[in-house]
Amino acid sequence: MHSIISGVAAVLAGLLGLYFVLRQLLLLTQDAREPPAIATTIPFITPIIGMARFKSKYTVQLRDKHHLPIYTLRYPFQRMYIINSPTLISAVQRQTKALTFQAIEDKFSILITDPSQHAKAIFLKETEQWANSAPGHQSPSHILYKGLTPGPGMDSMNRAMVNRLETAVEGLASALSGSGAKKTMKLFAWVKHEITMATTEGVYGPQNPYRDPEIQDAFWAYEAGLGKLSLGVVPSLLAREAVRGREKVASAFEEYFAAEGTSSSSSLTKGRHEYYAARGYLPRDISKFECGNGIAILSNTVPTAYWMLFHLFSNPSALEACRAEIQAHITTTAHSGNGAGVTKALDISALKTRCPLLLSAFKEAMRLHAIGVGLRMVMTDTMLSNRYLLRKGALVVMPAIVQHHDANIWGPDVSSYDVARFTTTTTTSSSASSSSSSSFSSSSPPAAAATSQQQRKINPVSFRGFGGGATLCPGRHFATTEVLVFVSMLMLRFTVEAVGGWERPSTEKAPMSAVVPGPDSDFEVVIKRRADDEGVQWVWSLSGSDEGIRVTAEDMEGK
Ligand code: HEM
Repeated sequence: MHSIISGVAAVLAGLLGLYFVLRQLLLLTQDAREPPAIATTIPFITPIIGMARFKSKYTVQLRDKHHLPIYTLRYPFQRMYIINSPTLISAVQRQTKALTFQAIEDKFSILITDPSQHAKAIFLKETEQWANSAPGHQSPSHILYKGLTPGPGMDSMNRAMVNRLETAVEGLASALSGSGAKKTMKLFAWVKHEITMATTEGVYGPQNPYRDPEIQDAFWAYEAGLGKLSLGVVPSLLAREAVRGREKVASAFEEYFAAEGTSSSSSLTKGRHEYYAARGYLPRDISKFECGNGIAILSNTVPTAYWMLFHLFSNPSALEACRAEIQAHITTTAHSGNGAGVTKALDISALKTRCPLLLSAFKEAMRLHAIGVGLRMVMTDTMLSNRYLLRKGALVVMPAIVQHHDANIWGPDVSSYDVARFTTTTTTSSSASSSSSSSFSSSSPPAAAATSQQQRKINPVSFRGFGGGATLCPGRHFATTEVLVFVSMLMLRFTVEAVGGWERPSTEKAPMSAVVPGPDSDFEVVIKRRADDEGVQWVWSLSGSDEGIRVTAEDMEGK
């Protein structure tokens, strides 16, 4: 008995000693000019437990507990600066060389695409050259995606994407002709298939490898294993399905490039292929990178389309208001004689620029569901806003969930879907001093901070659906057009009812790396054609889309 007690006492004394050593280590290595270190109850361990237990919600909890504009989380051998203040986010976004995403992106890309040593060497040389180039020089990822800038290239990519959506919706309408016709299907699975097809038709053209259902399945198996792949620990064992999926998709792309699929593809795919070929990458590596590109083009577009549909079809008044707004832009022509009926024509440009409620419905779905963490690596010791020391090697984290779920920004109804939210808010300049770090306001109760919807001024940086700064999503115009067109086609032509009622699925199973987590489970819906759609011929045109859609702070400021 005595020996047990002294054994326990020795263990406790050891733990206490370890605690004091770790605490001293933390205090001695934390510069007073750095953002304050929090969650230090068990030094270096508490943040690991917090993130593992609460995932992305952990940063919301820490914001509400400590009310800091920026703070440090200390992990073993890694420090993270988490930013709550929109003004400090703007300051980070201005530091494109000292605080960069490229280094993180390269590591992640290598882990998930597994290129050859030859490719890795070129890859890292490109990044190094960019890091040493003059400010304003485009990063490799920007050059790779320049085909996404609004203009003629994007227009034809949009057209191919819209054609495919039209074919899918027309097929559904024909199958649902006649009174009482209905179709029951799983909502998420269906959205996933249609958005995968429309996106990849736009990006890859008529030789699109994703036309093969096996390639679609292989890609989604790969995507589901990204978390395991990014650990880099024996992926052939721990992420077997993902590796198998990647190899299959890469082989399909090898055939695609060999058959000159780029001769009829989007300028995005042509440009990417030319970029890689000019730098001496091998065909297998280029094909693996193209598989990885599926993550950028599909992983967030699918859940975003799903959530917008979910919120509109589960909310009859929001649905009716959006439908009415679109209907005001439709031209109806009646026919007589044999082909009696009507033609309805809609210029898709109207959806992008003249339907503020529809755009608000889209952004509100993203506000509620996008939780991506904007990441930067600190390349050199940097003073942020002349106030906070950010140390070389640390990570800067700007969690969208913190901005999107702050009642002080959006008001007390922050957790609800308000279809008109983005029509009734005005925006301040993205670097407005009214929300400077010193006046960061998460300590004031929501009711006090909230003004009426009409008066609330939002710093546009607080909408993080597409990230911001140097890593602002270059695919946002394409993705926004696609989701708006898809949802509009469905709203105008069908009714959708959830079997068993509209109950919002949880998203707990999504990995922390998800920008827009999809639902944990799928459910069935019943689709019927609207009575006023019988006999209607639809014409979807796309005129003058040179102009992008004003979705993010940068779009509003014309950057
Ligand atoms: C609704 C759909 C989409 C959402 C929510 C979304 C979201 C985002 C976000 C949040 C980022 C910033 C990541 C960061 O800063 O850490 C990003 C980056 C990026 N997105 Fe998207 N995206 C979508 C669709 C697309 C599409 C369709 C494409 C391509 C056709 C695309 C291509 C990219 C690329 C290449 C980057 C990296 C930019 C860089 O590193 O400089 N995205 N996206």
